[in-house]
Parts: sequence; structure tokens; C-alpha cells
Amino acid sequence: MEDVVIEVNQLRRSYGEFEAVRGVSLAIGRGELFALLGTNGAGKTTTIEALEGLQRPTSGEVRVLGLDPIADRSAVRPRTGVMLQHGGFTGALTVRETIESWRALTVRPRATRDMLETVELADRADVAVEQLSGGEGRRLELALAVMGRPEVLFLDEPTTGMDPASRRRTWDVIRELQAGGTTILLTTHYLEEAEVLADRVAIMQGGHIVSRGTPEEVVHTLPARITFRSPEGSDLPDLPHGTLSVDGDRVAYETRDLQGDLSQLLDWATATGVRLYGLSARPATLEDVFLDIAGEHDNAGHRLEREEVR
Ligand SMILES: Nc1ncnc2c1ncn2[C@@H]1O[C@H](COP(=O)(O)OP(=O)(O)OP(=O)(O)O)[C@@H](O)[C@H]1O
Repeated sequence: MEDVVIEVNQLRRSYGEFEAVRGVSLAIGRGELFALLGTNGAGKTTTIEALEGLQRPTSGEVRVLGLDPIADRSAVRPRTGVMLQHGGFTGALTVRETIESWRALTVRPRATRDMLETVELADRADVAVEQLSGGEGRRLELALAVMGRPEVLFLDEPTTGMDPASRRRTWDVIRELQAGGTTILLTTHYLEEAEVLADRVAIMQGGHIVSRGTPEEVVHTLPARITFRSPEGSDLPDLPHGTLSVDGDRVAYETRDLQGDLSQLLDWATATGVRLYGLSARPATLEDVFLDIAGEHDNAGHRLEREEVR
């Protein structure tokens, strides 16, 4: 990769006896949006906090813009934006006062009005922060994170608590930043969010990265599925790339060649006059991969069956 902006090298981080991150390595290029996924407690926040300079690695190394986020904090901080999982506002200040007090501490800040409009809080500007809903609070935190036009942005579960419309608006804000060349690392539990936004994803489990790649590459680690209903005991065809399973009248084929196998199945149904009730054919989703991994790895990230995924 030519211009690596975020680098994690064999990161380990323990809390007392417990090792939360167990040898994570990542390289994220300029302008890339990388999503860290994983079950609760997988080590995502610990990894992102090491990059934010909030957690000191037990061993290994992290670099942001080629710098150490703890030792070189004064150089790194003005060039990065951070949205923590649990932001810390002073609840009695209004939204506008919060933005203005933050502006005073920011190099090259964007205008207050611009920030209020970007995150659609203009009509809530004079409301005390403690009166904001959970989703409005997250939008205010996003405004503070992007106020300094950061080159690198860390977003820890940015859309948690948002309604679907706010989430989509937030995705637009993130896309605008991406289009402007900002390098973004985000964690999320919304797999659709990762599928829509991320150039690459990594799935963590038990402190390890257990799958990584573009969303498409990660999804292709699992077969596609063709499902339909057919009377019990029906004579069903063998498909060249399909593995058949039957549960009562529910029929499923897992296949590595969705188009080829579906086409053969339809030819067979036409030739034999069989009706495929409730026919559905779809590739795996990130959610399927996530659930597969969560089911197949123990809490330490070790694969329970089949060989290790990379
Ligand atoms: N300050 C701490 N002291 C002790 N254990 C901690 C501390 N912070 C995190 N942990 C533990 O480390 C593990 C990883 O936590 P982390 O917050 O990094 O996970 P996560 O993937 O971000 O989870 P979530 O999706 O729930 O936010 C968890 O088991 C957590 O309980």
C-alpha cells in the first residue's frame, strides 16, 4: 500500500490478567474507509483507543500519520477527529454553546452554523445537551469530531441509537468526508453500515482478526443460498455446485455458483413442471459471515471447526 495513514503492528493490550487484543495488525491507506466489526468484547474499542492515544499498547506498535499517538500527541491530535463510544459533554450547556466551546479549542474550525446544518441540529441549537435524545447526542458528537477538518477520523459506533433517517444522514456526512480524502476507521454493529460505507472490513473475535478484505471478498467466504418449498419426498435434482439440505418441505441448496446452479434448477423445474414455492436465491451477506464466525469461534477467537480463516 502506497500511503499508509493508520498502521497497527502486532498490537496486544491487556487489562490486568485479561488480554483484550491479541496480536492485531492493520494498514489503512489514505482516503480509505475501514470498518472494524465483531461481537461485544471482541477488542474493537481497545484497538481504536490505542490509535486515539487513549490506551497504551502492552506490546506492538500503532502509528497514525506516521506518528506515535501518545508520544507525538501534540502533532497528531490537531490532524485527527475522534468520536468516542461514550462521549463526555457538559450536560447543562446548549448545543450551540458546546459547539462554540469546542471551536475555541480547534485549529481551523468549521463555522458553527455549518456544523449545526451538517448534522441537522440547527433547530436544536438552544436546547441543553442533557435534553437531547440518544441519536441527537451522537450527531452532536459527530459534529465535534469533524469540526477541525481532520485528515484521519475515528468513529466508534457512530450511529448507535439513531433512527433510520438519522443513520442515513450520518452516512451521507461520512461519505462527504470520504470523498474529500479523509481516512476513516469506524466500528459498528450495523453490518449494513459496513456493507454500504466500507472499502475494507475486518471482523474481530476474542482479540483477533478472524476475517478481512473488501465486503465482497469477506462475503464470498460463504456460499450463496437457493431456497424454496417443495412437497416432502419430492425428487430433487443434483446441482453441479450445490449442496442440498431438506427440512420437511423446506429445501435449500448452498452453492458457489449461484447463476449456474439457479439456471439449472429453473431448467429442471420447467422440464418437469414442478413449482418452486417461495423461491429465493441470494448471495451471503456480511451478517451471514458475522453470525457464522460468532458461532464458529470460541471467546478467544479460536476456530471451533474447519480450518482457520484469514
Ligand atoms: N478498562 C478495562 N478494564 C478491564 N477490562 C476491560 C477494560 N476495557 C475493556 N475491557 C475488556 O476488554 C474486552 C474488549 O473490550 P472492547 O471494549 O475493546 O470490546 P469491543 O469489541 O469494543 O466491544 P463492544 O462491541 O461491546 O463495544 C472486553 O472483554 C472488555 O470487558
